[in-house]
Amino acid sequence: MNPDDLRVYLVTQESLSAGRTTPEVVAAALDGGATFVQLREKGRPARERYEVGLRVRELTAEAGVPFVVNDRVDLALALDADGVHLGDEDLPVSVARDLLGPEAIVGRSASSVGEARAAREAGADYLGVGAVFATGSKDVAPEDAEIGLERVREIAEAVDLPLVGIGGVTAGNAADVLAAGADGVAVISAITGATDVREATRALADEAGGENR
Ligand SMILES: Cc1ncc(COP(=O)(O)OP(=O)(O)O)c(N)n1
Ligand SMILES: Cc1ncsc1CCOP(=O)(O)O
Ligand SMILES: [Mg+2]
Repeated sequence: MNPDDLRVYLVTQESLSAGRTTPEVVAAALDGGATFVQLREKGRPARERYEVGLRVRELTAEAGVPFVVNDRVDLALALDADGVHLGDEDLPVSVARDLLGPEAIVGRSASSVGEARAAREAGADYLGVGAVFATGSKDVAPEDAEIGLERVREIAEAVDLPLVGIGGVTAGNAADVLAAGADGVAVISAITGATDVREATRALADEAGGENR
């Protein structure tokens, strides 16, 4: 995959979108320069994720932006998504790869060098590293909470895979995440909860613009 695609990575969550629908948020974020979209929608029934995902698939295809589904390989297949993002509680990377094929994008969460190395060996295409900073958007296990920029740097130096930093990322700290070696920033609330989604995405894109790398 092209690491530049990871620069401004939107993770959707309608319950954190200030009354807007996920397709509304995705459309505005793409307009503001989002370069990658993950359908997360934790807690919603599969049927709802599928219905929302159909529209997100259309929007991302029109924009030429990669689209992956969180957790669920079946939904990724049903939506003709570009891939899937997997964590400790999800299917193993190797199984997802077998099901989705060699061209699919398979992302894997990692919060340590050991996890990152294992993900690479299993065939992951990129890493979601975090939670870098404190986040209110996910209950994170204590060992995965606020891992900090130094851990991002260690992982970036140790493992030859593209990576995004996730967890508490805002326009105010995105440049620091890139300076630590990340290829991009993955964001829920700084985009979904913003008053102006397009402007918030644009601000993140400005900060993640590459001049720090
Ligand atoms: C880009 C990215 N990185 C990490 C995660 C977290 O995945 P996971 O650990 O499986 O937790 P859930 O998001 O499923 O609650 C992610 N979704 N995206
Ligand atoms: C899904 C996920 N994985 C690690 S932190 C996190 C939540 C990120 O949300 P926010 O950008 O609002 O902190
Ligand atoms: Mg998961």
